[in-house]
Amino acid sequence: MTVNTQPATERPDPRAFGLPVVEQADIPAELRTLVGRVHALIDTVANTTETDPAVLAEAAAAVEEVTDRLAAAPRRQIGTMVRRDLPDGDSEYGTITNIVAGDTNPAAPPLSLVPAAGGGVHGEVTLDTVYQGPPGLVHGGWIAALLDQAVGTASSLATSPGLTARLEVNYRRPTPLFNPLEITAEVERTERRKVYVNGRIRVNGEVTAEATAIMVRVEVPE
Ligand SMILES: CCCCC/C=C\C/C=C/C/C=C\C/C=C\CCCC(=O)SCCNC(=O)CCNC(=O)[C@H](O)C(C)(C)COP(=O)(O)OP(=O)(O)OC[C@H]1O[C@@H](n2cnc3c(N)ncnc32)[C@H](O)[C@@H]1OP(=O)(O)O
Repeated sequence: MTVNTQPATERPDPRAFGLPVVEQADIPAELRTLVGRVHALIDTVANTTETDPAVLAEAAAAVEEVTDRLAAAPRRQIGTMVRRDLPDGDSEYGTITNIVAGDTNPAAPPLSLVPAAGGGVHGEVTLDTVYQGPPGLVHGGWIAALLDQAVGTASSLATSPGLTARLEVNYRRPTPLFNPLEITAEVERTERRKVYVNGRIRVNGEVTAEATAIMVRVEVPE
């Protein structure tokens, strides 16, 4: 069983790395709605069979206009972190534009990883064709990305944040689009700054991919 050995208050504060922190609760609901609509736009553009040049040119101009309007506000600092409360009373930090689970990234799937009752973390996500590799299947690189995020989060919550030093993925069965993917990960053991973590993706209870990883915990600057 994974025990949360380091309470959030003892984990490094990203501000110690010079990174700004945004409270998840302070992200405007309208920004969340915008993120969802832009994801739907990506999916729609990727799949449209529209060929009328006038319709396509008009759509491109409309997107450009909205982009310019939003670009009038300053961009977030690279490395901006979001702090979120977890259901067990703990809290965690993540990069706000994280490609796998970032709150404000329209390219990220709607993945939320939370502590699991028996230890480790779990989450569920259903992927659309934005993440397609082989026909109807999730791209293998994305499967690795989901597992990387899961082992990283499990390691961070059980110890403290780290970088992935090693990630080995076994692809057991094809992982389908448009099916709920159950993602779990838990720490196996720690050795100094190394954290050995296992993770897996299940579809209808069957493991489609599994990972073993070594996370190396980052050291807080003096
Ligand atoms: C920058 C972070 C800011 C933190 C802000 C604060 C809070 C933020 C919290 C948020 C994060 C929470 C959750 C994140 C969830 C998911 C994120 C996904 C994770 C990623 O997407 S991450 C990107 C890909 N990742 C990299 O970009 C790493 C590139 N790499 C390096 O940056 C270095 O390579 C590093 C740091 C790995 C080690 O470098 P180093 O100099 O710090 O440490 P050193 O070399 O001394 O190794 C110490 C011990 O690890 C062993 N070791 C090292 N490498 C190994 C390997 N490959 N295989 C087996 N063992 C290895 C040594 O053998 C020694 O072991 P021993 O103790 O036995 O001697």
